[in-house]
Amino acid sequence: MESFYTIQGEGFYQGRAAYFIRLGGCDVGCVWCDVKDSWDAAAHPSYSVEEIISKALNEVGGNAKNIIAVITGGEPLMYNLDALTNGLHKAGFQINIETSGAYTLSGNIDWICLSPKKFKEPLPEVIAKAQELKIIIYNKSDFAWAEKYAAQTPSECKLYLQPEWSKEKQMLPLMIDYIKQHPKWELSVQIHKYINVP
Ligand SMILES: C[S@@+](CC[C@H](N)C(=O)[O-])C[C@H]1O[C@@H](n2cnc3c(N)ncnc32)[C@H](O)[C@@H]1O
Ligand SMILES: Nc1nc2[nH]cc(C(=O)O)c2c(=O)[nH]1
Ligand code: SF4
Ligand SMILES: [Mg+2]
Repeated sequence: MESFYTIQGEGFYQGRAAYFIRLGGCDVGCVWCDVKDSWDAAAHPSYSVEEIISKALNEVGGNAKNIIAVITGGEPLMYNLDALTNGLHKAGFQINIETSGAYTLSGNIDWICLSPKKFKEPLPEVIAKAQELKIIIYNKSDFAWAEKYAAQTPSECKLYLQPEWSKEKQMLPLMIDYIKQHPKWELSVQIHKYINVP
């Protein structure tokens, strides 16, 4: 769908230089999704792996050292990621993925950020490999739902609660209280939306 060089706005790598590759297509159907125009893959042009990687290297200035490539979407695991991840590794990028976990894993990924959704629940194989769990808090019941997934992720998995953007003002005070009482969780806010970067 699109690719762009920016700052990772969320989670464990928040603040790090990151090249985002957003793959079109998603059938999970989150009512509050902030990239609904990604859902229809056919509405966007297609690019070869070679084109994506040469654009990436060009935009980061030719050297991928210390730059994370973030594969997102849409739901990126709807595709087989073998060729894309091989190419990005050859180019020198660390590869992170943002996923709902609803589809089977493919490719060689260094960091999996799992953001499970009620609308289409994640597969056990993705939960078992997650380095980061990022739960979107849209209403009060989402705290209990977050704990259900925290209990299934590996013990070293980083745990984040992130407010749904339109509910941020309302949910943040509850989230801060919750984290103070359950300090295994950390807060993630979408900083790119505050600093106006993509
Ligand atoms: C747009 S999704 C694409 C990747 C994948 N489909 C997923 O949901 O993880 C990227 C991240 O943005 C989060 N997100 C989407 N809409 C949001 C919103 N309105 N407020 C806060 N986070 C949101 C998702 O939960 C996910 O962690
Ligand atoms: N800056 C920035 N950080 C992000 N982290 C996850 C994003 C996503 O849409 O996957 C995202 C995004 O769209 N922009
Ligand atoms: S899974 Fe991700 S891309 Fe798909 S609708 Fe939900 S937030 Fe949007
Ligand atoms: Mg985003």
